[in-house]
Amino acid sequence: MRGSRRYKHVIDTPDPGKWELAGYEESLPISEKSNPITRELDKADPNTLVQLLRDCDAEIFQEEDETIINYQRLYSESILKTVADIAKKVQQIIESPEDGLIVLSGCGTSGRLALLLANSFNRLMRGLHQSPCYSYIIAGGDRSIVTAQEAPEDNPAQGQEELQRVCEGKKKVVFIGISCSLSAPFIAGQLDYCMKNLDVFLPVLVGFNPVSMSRNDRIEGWDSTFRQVAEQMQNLHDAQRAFVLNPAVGPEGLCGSSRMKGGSATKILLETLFLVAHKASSKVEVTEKCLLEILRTYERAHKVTYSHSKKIAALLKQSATSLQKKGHLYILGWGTLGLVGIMDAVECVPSYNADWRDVRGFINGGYHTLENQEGELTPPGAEFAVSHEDFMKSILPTVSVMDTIVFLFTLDDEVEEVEKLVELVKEKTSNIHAVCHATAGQYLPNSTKKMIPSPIVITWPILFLEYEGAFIQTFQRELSSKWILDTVTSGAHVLKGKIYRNFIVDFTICNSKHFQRAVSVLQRLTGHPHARCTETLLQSIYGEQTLSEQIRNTETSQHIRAAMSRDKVLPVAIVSLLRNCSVAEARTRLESSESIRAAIESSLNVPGRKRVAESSEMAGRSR
Ligand SMILES: O=P(O)(O)OC[C@@]1(O)O[C@H](CO)[C@@H](O)[C@@H]1O
Repeated sequence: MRGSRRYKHVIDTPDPGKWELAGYEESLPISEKSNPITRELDKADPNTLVQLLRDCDAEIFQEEDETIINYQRLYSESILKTVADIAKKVQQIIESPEDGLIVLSGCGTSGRLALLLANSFNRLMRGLHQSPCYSYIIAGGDRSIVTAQEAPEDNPAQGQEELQRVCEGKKKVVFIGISCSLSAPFIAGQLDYCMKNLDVFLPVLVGFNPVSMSRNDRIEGWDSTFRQVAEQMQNLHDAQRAFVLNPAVGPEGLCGSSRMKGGSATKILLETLFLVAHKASSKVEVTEKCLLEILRTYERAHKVTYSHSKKIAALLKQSATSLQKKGHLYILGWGTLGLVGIMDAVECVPSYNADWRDVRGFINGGYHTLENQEGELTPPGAEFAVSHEDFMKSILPTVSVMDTIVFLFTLDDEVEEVEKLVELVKEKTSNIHAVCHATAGQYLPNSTKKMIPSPIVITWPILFLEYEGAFIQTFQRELSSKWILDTVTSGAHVLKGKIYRNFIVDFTICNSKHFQRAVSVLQRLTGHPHARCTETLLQSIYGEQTLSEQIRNTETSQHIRAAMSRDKVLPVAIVSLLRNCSVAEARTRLESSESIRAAIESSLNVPGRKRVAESSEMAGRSR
């Protein structure tokens, strides 16, 4: 199917991007390319920021263009067919759940989405008096749901152990390994295990790069690369012994930040797949039309969400002001929207090297509402306190005029509860915002309107659908909230000066993907070759200008451990390379600069500096 012939778009998708042309940042996978749409993101005001990120999100729905590189997209015939084929396998498990299981697994946001989706579809099954048969795995275990734990992503053996534990005693398992960037060793290990046990497992790889662009570097302590595993999977695809589901959705608005479009596309694809599998089990034939109908509702959600762009921009601006003044952004969510808030908050830590206290999410009912396998997490620590009660006990007394609070709920939730909390928070700060989802005919009570000056009220049309279909409304609201929060937290960090053009220039180097990305950003911003960039990155990590042989010969995992105990590793390396100065001098310059972006900008403008390095097309070529 070529959508443009048979499919009419709900939203305006941008013209096919320059990133699709042969040769554009050739050596980089789509998920790591810099998106031409957001090239000047760092100079944008809040309204423009929202528009640019909106356009990037719209690329999820863009169709395959035969005139340029033939990437398969969400609406491509091959993708729709793969979704339908996998749905049939899922259907078999749903119909005889006794010995079967559907396992979703991922790292970071992908793992949190695995939890969200597994819970949604178990709920759907319980409502039909069927035995729930979905389970999730998140790298690092349940503590990774509410805190950033990026290191376990590098461990394929741990992935396999977890998979064996979850699937013990099961005779048929559909395993869905999510790695948006087709890179996580944790997932590679699990897929490899499945392929060695095909009598029990049907492995599915979900991500948003072509297999030929999946990660191909050595995995420490293991004998295959991610690409070798992905290629093996692809070889089994035609015989339906394994599946690779990997439409291109375009580069992220912020380079490499796969929590954004990657996460949203994961949600869209897998919810569609499971919904049709459940429909099929109630004897509704899975047709292309039925898949398209569901996908179209997500496209509509994009349009509806971004029709509130002005108010989203106001929330973004307020959040940025809070973060700039060393205040906080607190997101108080109800039901699954609480998890969406936590998901967004937690990712600020590795993505922008934020302090874990800067942006935090809270959910009514805490772990009970999260429905995670391990329940209340122990030992309890401030980072693991996620309920509204926790917020009232430990955060509310410290809330000040510097902080911004966002309430995230639907009009089906207990609005009086929301009002009670708003009342308490109002005594501390007037920076109160709300994202509220309503169904046509429902209105925000006047009492709430009086308390929250400019709420984002998103009204969704009534959907007259059968039981499974009714879940679509919840899925739309979750995605819509995710889009808003992704835009707000990303935009706020742009305004905080953590981004240069569309490169995040201060992220935590906490796993091998981040280490490689740091080297790649250095190459792209400074134009220096791979070896020199790696050397400077190591100088910055160890704080030494002269690197010992021992350091040079150490495994990357050791460098990552060292990097995690140092601040501003990447910015120091960037400034050092741009100014050709020592890492110590670069650090001093950064410390006296108003923001990281400002320090980079002034280093680029040093008289006599060649500007050739700034061409993004040079990216990664010098390896
Ligand atoms: O393996 P994936 O799905 O590509 O991403 C894994 C990850 O490292 O990247 C994301 C952010 O870029 C995080 O949410 C997550 O921890």
